Amino acid sequence: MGIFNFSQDLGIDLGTANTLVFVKNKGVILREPSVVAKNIETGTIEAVGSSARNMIGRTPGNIQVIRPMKDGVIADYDTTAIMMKYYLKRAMKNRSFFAKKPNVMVSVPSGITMVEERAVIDATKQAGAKDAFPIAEPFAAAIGAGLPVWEPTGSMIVDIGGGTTEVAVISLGGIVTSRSVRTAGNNMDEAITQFIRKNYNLMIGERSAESLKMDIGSASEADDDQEVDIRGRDLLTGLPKTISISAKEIAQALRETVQIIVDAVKTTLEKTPPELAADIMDRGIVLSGGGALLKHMDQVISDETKMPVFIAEEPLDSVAIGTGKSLEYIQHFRSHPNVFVRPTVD
Ligand SMILES: Nc1ncnc2c1ncn2[C@@H]1O[C@H](COP(=O)(O)OP(=O)(O)OP(=O)(O)O)[C@@H](O)[C@H]1O
Repeated sequence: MGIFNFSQDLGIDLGTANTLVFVKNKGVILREPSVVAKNIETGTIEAVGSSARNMIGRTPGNIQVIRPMKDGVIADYDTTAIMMKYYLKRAMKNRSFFAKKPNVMVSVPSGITMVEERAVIDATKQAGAKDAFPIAEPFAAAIGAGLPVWEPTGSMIVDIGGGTTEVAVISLGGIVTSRSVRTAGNNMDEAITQFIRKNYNLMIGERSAESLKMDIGSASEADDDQEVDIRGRDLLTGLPKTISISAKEIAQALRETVQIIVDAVKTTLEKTPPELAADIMDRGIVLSGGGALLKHMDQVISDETKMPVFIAEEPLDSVAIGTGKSLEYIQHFRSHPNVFVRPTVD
């Protein structure tokens, strides 16, 4: 390959909560929230990524903070393209003047429609890619988690992100059976917000709900009863107020969302051919995505399925690492588009 042919291909995990970029031979070089702040009067972009995220709930009337991805798919096409362009530019800032435009492997939920998939491909090209290759998120997560996806053995991955939970059984380079539910981390935050509003008449912000989940949240109620203070607006007086809330209450608030995720795992197992189910029994179920970090999530899934459950080494990076590693197989993806079987979507 001569210098004029040089191109540095990229892998992107375009997530509801976070966008990650993997550069070939370098690894994950960018991790930013999928958030853009826009001035609605002038139309200018005020901030992208973590600086935009810090503005959530704190903006004056002329600034709008946008999450352009919802439930794993593009909700606001133009803003997604702007955000991707900004990240691609940052990822490629040191590349050679002669470098060609990169090919980009970009993750999409397995339950995506053709129209939604087309939007991701177009937005990736608009952001500066030569060509864009969609890869099913659970497939990328499994590769990123180091599962033997190309072997004749069953591997089960459960990727719990911000907008979607993807469950898939993979063997011989293909998804054998899968389920994609639009219930994940964001729903947990909403459940916490609603629980506190209903029981304490207190309105808390989106980021406070997420912090509560990360700090004391648990998938199981049988836990030590830690308490923390939380600030919000009293719905009766309209004034700021601080209350104390226990880990047990947060676990109660999360119960229903956790159950939907567990049920998605169980339904997928029920549809798994016996040989592959036996492989999964031997090797265990692997969890990835930020939701895998919810306390006791692994234990609850293990108790309910009677299977061993492990958390991927870098759960938040698994999909991005997988998109990056799969750049090696770009020819395979090109010539075997059927490597992804479209699953049932809820
Ligand atoms: N320690 C933690 N405990 C519980 N949840 C966590 C933790 N860390 C991160 N999360 C949650 O993980 C989610 C983000 O995960 P991730 O970055 O894998 O999602 P995504 O890829 O952006 O979303 P999707 O795959 O749905 O498009 C957020 O809801 C976040 O609150």
